[in-house]
Amino acid sequence: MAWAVDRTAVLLLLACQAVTGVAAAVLLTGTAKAMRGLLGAGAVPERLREALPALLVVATAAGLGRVSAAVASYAERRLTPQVITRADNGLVEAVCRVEAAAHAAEDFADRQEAAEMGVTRTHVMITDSQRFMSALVKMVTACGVLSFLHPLMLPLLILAVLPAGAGAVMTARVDYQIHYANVSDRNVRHMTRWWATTPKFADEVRANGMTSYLLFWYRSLSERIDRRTLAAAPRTLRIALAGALLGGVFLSGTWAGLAWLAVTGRVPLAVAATAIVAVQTALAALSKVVINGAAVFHTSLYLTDMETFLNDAAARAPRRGRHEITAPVEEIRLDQVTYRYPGKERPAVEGVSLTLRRGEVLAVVGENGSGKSTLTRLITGIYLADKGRVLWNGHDLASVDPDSVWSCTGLVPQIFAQWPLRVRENVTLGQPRTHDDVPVWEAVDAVGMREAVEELPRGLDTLLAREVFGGAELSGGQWQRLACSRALYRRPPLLILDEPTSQMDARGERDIFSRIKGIAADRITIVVTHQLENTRVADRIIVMENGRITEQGHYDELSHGGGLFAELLALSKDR
Ligand SMILES: Nc1ncnc2c1ncn2[C@@H]1O[C@H](COP(=O)(O)OP(=O)(O)OP(=O)(O)O)[C@@H](O)[C@H]1O
Repeated sequence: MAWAVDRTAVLLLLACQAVTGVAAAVLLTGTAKAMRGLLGAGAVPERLREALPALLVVATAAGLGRVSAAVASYAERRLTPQVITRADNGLVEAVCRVEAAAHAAEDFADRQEAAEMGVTRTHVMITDSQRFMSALVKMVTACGVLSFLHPLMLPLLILAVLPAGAGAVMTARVDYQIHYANVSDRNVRHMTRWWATTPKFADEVRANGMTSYLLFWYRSLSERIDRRTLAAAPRTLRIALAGALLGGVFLSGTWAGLAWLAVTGRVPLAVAATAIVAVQTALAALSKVVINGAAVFHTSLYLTDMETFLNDAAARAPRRGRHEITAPVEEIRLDQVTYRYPGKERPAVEGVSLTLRRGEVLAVVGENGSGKSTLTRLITGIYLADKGRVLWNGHDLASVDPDSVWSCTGLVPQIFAQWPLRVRENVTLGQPRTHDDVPVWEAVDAVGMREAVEELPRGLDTLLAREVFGGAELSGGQWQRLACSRALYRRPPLLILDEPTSQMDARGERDIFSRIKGIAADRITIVVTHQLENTRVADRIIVMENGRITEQGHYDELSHGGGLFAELLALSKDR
């Protein structure tokens, strides 16, 4: 990722590591030379003079090491934000681009949460790998010098830090296991937090006495997460203690070995003095290699989750074909369409065949859960049919570029977004930016919102993001009108309104339906509604039961047909 975002910074970083390594090697050999001079025979000023060139080399190497460390830190700072942004954008884009059906797949949300951790950890990865690399370079040079001084020193030193290294890797594994075991609970806790604290549902939460319940769950989830984390503490303590004990024994062995070499005259005193510096340097570098290596390993576990998720998301991205749908859409035909949600036993839509032609208004009615909204998702290609085909102008949606389909649709879903944007963007979102307000006002007029918008402090420029940035707030019905105006503004060849007037007053409802009728000639219009009186505007009504179409016809036919429609109509009049 780093190579892809900023090659110069990566090369700079690598060059700095090389310079640091060379500087460390020069520093140690220079120290060895200086020691020989300083600890040799003769008067002190003489010895100093003799050691001076080596000391100057040591000072220059130290300076060079510092400068290259500073430049490396600059390169790291340049890389980090870019890599984080790339990882973060990659994840958001991957989630936005998958087939909508992927979200219904088991585990998807948990794996997404795990991948989020990978993004958060990306910045640590760069710092840790930078530190790991520089420690490694220093260690290699120090160890090289050390084994040059005496071959026995290096194996002893490695033994001294090995237990700590193994311990750090084992601890990283334990941490990751705990993290993974907590993924689901963290996800639910995150959602509970949002539901409990968002002002959007504050009325419902407070007036229905849900606060204590939500807080109880939030606390319980936190406690469960903590319990798992705390349960791992004794394990990590045992690992740390065993590491420290073994490391301590081997380290004592190293120092004892060095003392023995010096006392028995196997190495001269000057070399022993250099060896002390080299051991200290190598030990510090080795510890850093171990600590940062374990950190890199730890982070790589999370990054692997991220990578696995991104690969999975890429595999779930739509691969439908290149054919593009263009307006006008003369006909949409469903041929024996069946769709079952993952994990469900029964299909939500089963064996539906239907032909819609330009200029037609179709009303879809049926009891809750009968498959109406799922049918609209299949018609718009948000979901692809498991069996059967949905054909737009004769082209199967399974082989059509979905963006071209969605450029021809306008959808008001049952649960619509209240965008924290200006009124204007709430109408035009999804369409090219415009400075022409005439069509925006037309869409606002079409849903009877002109007066309400004109009364807002800044008209179309009023920000509707009270919770975040301030601005105005609309009523539920006004938001719904705005959602309708958004779909109408698109002037789509296929207009779908899923219970578009459920929050509107009678005038709003009448305005919308007369508008739908008024613009119906140019498009295919589908209205899903429980207000059966509204289906009078439709050229055809289909009644859905258990995912199937069980009746169809005009309002007058169905209201006297003795079927489910007539029954529901009678019930609504009987209320
Ligand atoms: N995202 C989903 N994941 C799993 N099952 C779903 C999903 N959405 C809907 N279903 C199921 O599919 C069936 C049909 O749901 P759908 O939303 O299409 O019904 P509907 O007729 O629009 O209902 P309503 O009148 O309540 O809006 C239901 O059994 C529902 O539980």
